[in-house]
Amino acid sequence: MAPGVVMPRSGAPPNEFEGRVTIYVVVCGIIAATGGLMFGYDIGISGGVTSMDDFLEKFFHKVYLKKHHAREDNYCKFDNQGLQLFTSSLYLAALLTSFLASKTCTRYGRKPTMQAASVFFLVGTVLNAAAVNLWMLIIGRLLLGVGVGCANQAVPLFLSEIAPVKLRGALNILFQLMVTIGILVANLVNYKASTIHPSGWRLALGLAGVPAAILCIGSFIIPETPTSLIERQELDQGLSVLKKIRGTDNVSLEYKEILQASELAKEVKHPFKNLRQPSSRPPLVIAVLMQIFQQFTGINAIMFYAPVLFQTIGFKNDASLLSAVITGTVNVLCTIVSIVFVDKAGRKILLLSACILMLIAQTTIGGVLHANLKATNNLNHSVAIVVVVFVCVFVGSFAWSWGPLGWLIPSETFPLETRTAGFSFAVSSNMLFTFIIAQAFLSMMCHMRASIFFFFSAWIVAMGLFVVFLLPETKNVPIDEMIERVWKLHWYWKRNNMFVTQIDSDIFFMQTWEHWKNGKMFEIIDTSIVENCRENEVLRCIQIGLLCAQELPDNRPLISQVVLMFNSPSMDIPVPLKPAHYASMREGSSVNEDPISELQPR
Ligand SMILES: OC[C@H]1O[C@](O)(CO)[C@@H](O)[C@@H]1O
Repeated sequence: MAPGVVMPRSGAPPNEFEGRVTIYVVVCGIIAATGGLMFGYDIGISGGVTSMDDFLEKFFHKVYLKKHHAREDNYCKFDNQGLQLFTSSLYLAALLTSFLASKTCTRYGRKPTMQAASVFFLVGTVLNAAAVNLWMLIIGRLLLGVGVGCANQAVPLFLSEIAPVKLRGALNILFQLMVTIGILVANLVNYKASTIHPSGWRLALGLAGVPAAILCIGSFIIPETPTSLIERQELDQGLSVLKKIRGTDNVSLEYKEILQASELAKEVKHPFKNLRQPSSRPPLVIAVLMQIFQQFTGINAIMFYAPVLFQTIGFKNDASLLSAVITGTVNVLCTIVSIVFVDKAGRKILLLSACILMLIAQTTIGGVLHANLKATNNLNHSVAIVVVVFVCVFVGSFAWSWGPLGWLIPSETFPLETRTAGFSFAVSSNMLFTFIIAQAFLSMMCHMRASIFFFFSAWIVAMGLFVVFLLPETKNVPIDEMIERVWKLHWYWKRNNMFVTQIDSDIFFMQTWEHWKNGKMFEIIDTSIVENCRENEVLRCIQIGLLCAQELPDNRPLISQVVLMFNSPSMDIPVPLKPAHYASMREGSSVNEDPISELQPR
């Protein structure tokens, strides 16, 4: 192989898998994406409900009194930990559940995890709609959170795995599109429910059952993903689903690729432990950073509390909800923009353009509020309109970028062996930071006042730098070829031998073994291994292969031990060797010694 030329593992040229975009794959994608509808409905509904008088009077009497106390500071009207806990408890439960859901995704599949999501969600909804005290409300929210944790783990993975490579971005974004539709529907429901007294809030919370019911029924129609089937040894079924979703019988290359990925994944007994290996670091760091950044744009300060925020700046109850409906509509429309462009323009350009616009929007909102909104005076009408317009600019640019790509990028950048475990970190980080914002925003607004928007602006600058320097482009890269085609080539992430992984060493040693068996002299077969390392350790690994193959009389068991050694997930790769081994092996005097036992994991 020419130096530096790295072939995908299946040997297939990138992007050349057979198959078209079938109606079946699109329908399955839409059904699965209703998991996003549940999530979105929840995000949108809590803001509206927590600003409804009937609800506040029943459960948060103090806030109700404060809200109607004319002299109360505008920025602090809604600052109440209990009220914030109502919103945020869901995310706490989702955070913890996502780790569990990662295991059910691997062991039982993506589909049953989605089914579990819908059941938890339905039970939570019933408790919420029937709540007679705060505890019923909170427990209901926790169960909704369990549902969201399962759905947010399973759905994006499902979408990325069934998608044909050229449409992976678009199909994955269906999830976020459903999130935004859920938010919009919730805003509309809030708008109507706020006029129904005294139980409009029950209707608002109870309607969350609709998307859960759709997902529950729909999940019986969709198949399990081929990847998950193959990973769980249901090879025939995996192959037949693959043929069905690709609309062709000619899927052998893609099948082989998934099979290889799952063979390697099988070696990994502890995917969470494996995430600690250097080769998992880049997708993990990026997955977590994407979530922190997504939430510190300040999006949920607006999504959860839009009606509250608009009331803060002086809109009446109805007008506030109406403004939330406007921003919700912008959110949906701009997510569609993302679906259209993500696989053409690529991920980075969407993220960067959004950073620029969001920065302008946040600083303008902060400036306008700072100059015009005093503690007890509302904004005058035209200034309030300016704020709404910039909120729309902010929400729109978020919607074509950090919103959808926050899910897409982590779902496509991990290798199969750590995909569900790695993705669960993305989901849980998203939930954690959503929780933090939900819990802290109203208090932050009370203390920081308009400066809170400058706080978010500073984060947006950091995000822009992250995109420019650290985020690789993953457009049109097959999902199981990220290591070779993305990480190994990135100026920063390729450093420190991070990608001399067990995959490399497996291939390397297998090739070496084949050559040896066929009586050929050893030669360096994959020069990319040598090229991608900067430290001597990798060369030392290659030397082991050489020594074993050439100098030991009974080389087979030793080679298999070496392969084993490289497969061991508990060991960092490359494995540090003691120089004494070289000598003893070279002299051929220690064939019966077990060199592996002397090797210590780093
Ligand atoms: O559309 C906005 C919504 O999208 C998310 O970022 C999820 O991807 C939510 O946290 C936010 O409320």
